[in-house]
Amino acid sequence: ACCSYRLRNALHPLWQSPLSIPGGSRQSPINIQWRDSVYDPFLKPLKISYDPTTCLHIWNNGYSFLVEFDDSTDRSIIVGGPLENQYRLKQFHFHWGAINEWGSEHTVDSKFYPAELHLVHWNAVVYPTFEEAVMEGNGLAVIGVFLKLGAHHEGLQTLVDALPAVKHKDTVIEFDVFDPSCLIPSCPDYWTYAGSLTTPPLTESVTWIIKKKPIEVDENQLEAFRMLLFTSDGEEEKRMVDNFRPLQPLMNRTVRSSFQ
Ligand SMILES: COc1ccc(N2C[C@H](O)c3cc(S(N)(=O)=O)sc3S2(=O)=O)cc1
Ligand SMILES: [Zn+2]
Repeated sequence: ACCSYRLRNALHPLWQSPLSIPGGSRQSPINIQWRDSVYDPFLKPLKISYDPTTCLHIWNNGYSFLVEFDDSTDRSIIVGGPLENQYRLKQFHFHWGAINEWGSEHTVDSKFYPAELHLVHWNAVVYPTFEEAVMEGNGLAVIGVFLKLGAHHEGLQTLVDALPAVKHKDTVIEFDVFDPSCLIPSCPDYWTYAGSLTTPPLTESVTWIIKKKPIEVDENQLEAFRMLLFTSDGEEEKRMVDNFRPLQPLMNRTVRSSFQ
């Protein structure tokens, strides 16, 4: 199984990453086998407090669209859960498919969701800069939220309405008030495991916190993601779809759950 992962990584069109990260033992994403996850009664509830005015802009970085935040202070942070320190919100972005059958990076019992939200935070208590935190085992904490096809999502719509302005790679639009907690399910249940970035540099610095409950979005909202482009203005258009990394081997890891 391991070598097929390596082959898949090497062949996957989007992530022209090295065959595998030398010594990579905690790569992401993974399949979360619900029955193999271990309930940990010592896991605390995750506390999320975001200041909507720390929102800065939306930009298309050629992999996804990112909503970036002012992370020069502790105004937007998460604490608790599996984390030993508080972590500062830096950005959030999504991964999605060309069709609704796939698109998420993590899977649950081998089931794909049509999209997955990642809220990226870094450990500013221990590390002076984000760039340093990215290189350390406890440097980042990413909250993963699955998106499933269903009802219209009011909070997401303000984001969707801005996407045409960042259709091309390296375009940016000011986006000055947004509270991303509206995109996080109120159900407190989550899985957590030690993993990595799912895009280059693929560093093994992420404590993953994957929410058990998905949020619902409608077809038009998913289609709006698929109207974005990987390509810059003037280049031959390539639709931004299937921007997810292949599943990685679990190796010697346990996924813990905050719920029984
Ligand atoms: C070394 O310099 C840098 C290192 C990393 C990054 N990032 C951009 C990445 O695309 C990326 C992908 C993440 S995911 N899909 O949640 O695993 S999180 C993340 S990032 O914001 O850390 C920027 C500069
Ligand atoms: Zn991501």
